Amino acid sequence: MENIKGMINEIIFKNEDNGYTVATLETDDDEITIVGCLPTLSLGETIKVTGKWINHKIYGPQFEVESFMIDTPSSVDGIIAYLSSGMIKGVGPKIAEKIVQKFGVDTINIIQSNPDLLTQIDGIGRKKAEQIGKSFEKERELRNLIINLAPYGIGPNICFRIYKKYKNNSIKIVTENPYKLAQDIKGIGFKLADDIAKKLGISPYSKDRIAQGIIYTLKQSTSEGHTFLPKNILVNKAKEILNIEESYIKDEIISLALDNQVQIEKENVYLIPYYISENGVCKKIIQLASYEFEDLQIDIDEKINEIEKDENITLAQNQKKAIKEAIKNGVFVLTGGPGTGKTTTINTIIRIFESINMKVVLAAPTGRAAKRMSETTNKQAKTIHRLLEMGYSQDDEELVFMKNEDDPLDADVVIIDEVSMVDIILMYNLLKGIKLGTKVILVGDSDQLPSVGAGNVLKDIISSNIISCVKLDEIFRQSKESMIIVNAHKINKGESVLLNQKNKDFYFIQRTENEDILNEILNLVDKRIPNYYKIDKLKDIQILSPMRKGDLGVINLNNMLQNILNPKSKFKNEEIFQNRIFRVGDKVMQIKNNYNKKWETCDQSEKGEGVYNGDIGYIYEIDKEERIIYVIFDENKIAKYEYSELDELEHSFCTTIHKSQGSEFPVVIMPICWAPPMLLSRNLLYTGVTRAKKLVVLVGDIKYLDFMIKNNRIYSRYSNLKNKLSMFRQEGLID
Ligand SMILES: Nc1ncnc2c1ncn2[C@@H]1O[C@H](COP(=O)(O)OP(=O)(O)OP(=O)(O)O)[C@@H](O)[C@H]1O
Repeated sequence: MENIKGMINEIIFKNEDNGYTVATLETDDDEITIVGCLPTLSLGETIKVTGKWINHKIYGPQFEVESFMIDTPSSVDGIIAYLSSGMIKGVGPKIAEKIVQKFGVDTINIIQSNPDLLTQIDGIGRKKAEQIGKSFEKERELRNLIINLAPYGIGPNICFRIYKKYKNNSIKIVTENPYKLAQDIKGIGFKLADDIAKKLGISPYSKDRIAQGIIYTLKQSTSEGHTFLPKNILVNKAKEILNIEESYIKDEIISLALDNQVQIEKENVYLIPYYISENGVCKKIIQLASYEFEDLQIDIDEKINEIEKDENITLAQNQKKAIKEAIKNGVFVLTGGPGTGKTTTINTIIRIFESINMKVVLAAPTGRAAKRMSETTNKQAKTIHRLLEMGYSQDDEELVFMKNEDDPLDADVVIIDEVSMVDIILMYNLLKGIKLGTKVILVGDSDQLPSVGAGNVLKDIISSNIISCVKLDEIFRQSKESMIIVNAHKINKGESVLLNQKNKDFYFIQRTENEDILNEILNLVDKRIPNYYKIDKLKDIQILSPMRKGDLGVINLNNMLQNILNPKSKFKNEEIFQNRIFRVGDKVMQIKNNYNKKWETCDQSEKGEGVYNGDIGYIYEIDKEERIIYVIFDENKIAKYEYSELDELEHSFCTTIHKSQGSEFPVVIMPICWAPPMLLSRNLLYTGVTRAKKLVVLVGDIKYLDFMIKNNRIYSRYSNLKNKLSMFRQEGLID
């Protein structure tokens, strides 16, 4: 293989479909013809090509390119990206742009050989010019990386991660095996790696490509909730994205299994962490449940009587049964719909355990659910992540939990709320942090949507029938007053709901056309509801939609609602990011867990870390100069978002029902209209309706409401926890 460097002088031919290009390259001492897959080339670009000379029958000697690297960027974007990446103190995007405007593609040469010239730019003194020059020398590899990867749409943030991982081998790895990035670097998925590979001319049959395509397919399926895929389904799905013959995929699955990257179990293919978690959860649950406790020496009936007297309440038979089971067993599940007395039962259980000095610890999967649990129990509840003392591995990429089998939680009883939201990986980590002899009580509503992450944990545990479980189904008097609760139960049973009863809290407004539904929703939020109920239209009303796209999907509703609830104003800064306008005052939602996002209270009296998927906040300030958006969460916690982090935020005047899980709002408004049948499901409607505390207003066509109530088809997930639990128990496969 030979390397040649030069500038593209002419593009003689380019096949837009496969990127095959014939071009002339002006080198230091010659002009040569190069051929190969070079889809991203532009005139004037300096590139380094690797390949070999061939002699074409008609055209004579040509250089056949195996791979290439852009030496200076096709546009000046790369230079701007590097200069404004924050690497050089005092140089932000504005100065970067000025430099590039002045020196164009010569910028790099000037910075390297004559940085003094930078002083011609307003805002750059001799010292800063020197600093820029020095930083160029010092971080040569990183700079090259940022500049070279910009044309592929890879920004400086990801380049930093690549550099951190591979150091001075970065460019070599990126060009030789971009698929490695998909495996090692957060933020680079298979598609992006495949794109880079294509541009570098890597064969579609490359082993790395097939392997990463299979892993990508499995990762996709875990994000759809599956813990594994049956092999034939995996092959078909991978074929769709890899576009190659099945036999290559089948062979590579075997290779991956031999290489310990996937696990094949009875024709089911797992990514290793999911396999370990599914088996781990199963084993630990059985161990915890089979633990033989010493007699607690309490008269439970007497304790219950005492509490009933104190609280002036008569617990239902099922509640009493739940209390006894929770006290007796190593693992216990309490489930039931809204208003069925789960909290009352849990509070009694806590009181009994604490009366005999047992240490009870509470947690829930999200910050909001933990906050609610603290309020209803009057006892501190943490997120599961905090409980397990989450931190980061040395390279900052992986989450690690300080509480684990080596240093388990110091607790006699661990109670977890909203378990329907806990996925298999989190459940495994939680159980690893619990020692044998600690009692585990899992509480949740198994009819709600399952966890966002993979697995069907709560449902599988309940339906395995091997763990003690009580389902509360009686709606108590106070709850019966609420049509929200009554209707939620009706929906759950597939019965028609009671609508529009006077002075109640559950309304349906019939509209058939999407446009009318939309207008009615806008009118309700803007005028009717705030005027009548005297509430804050921005904070207290939440619009929930089953879907993202379409007239009544989240994206369109957010645009419309932004115009009404937070219109453009010369007093409010705004910034456009990926076609969305972020404006001071906007209601926004964090859309992924960011455990180390720092926040500080307004008066700076308290600081902390962690903003979680589903947390809702408001844009407080936009600093255009520093390119930072400040968002205020929970009334007084302010978190800072660089513009490059804005993909973590979404407008949330309206959110999907999925994202609303674990939250509650005073008022919920939902459009009821045509959508793909998998989105018109009973448990989606049920989850949406049960988010409301004071008022539900459904707007749309009653026929779709009926359809949703009847549509009990739950889109099943591939999960083997239920079967494994039954099997492990029967076959006694515990060490
Ligand atoms: N045995 C009982 N007798 C009378 N009222 C009860 C009883 N148990 C609970 N309640 C009341 O019913 C209402 C709902 O109870 P609780 O909050 O415990 O239910 P929940 O299942 O936790 O509800 P949600 O899921 O909606 O939070 C409360 O007002 C509670 O005081």
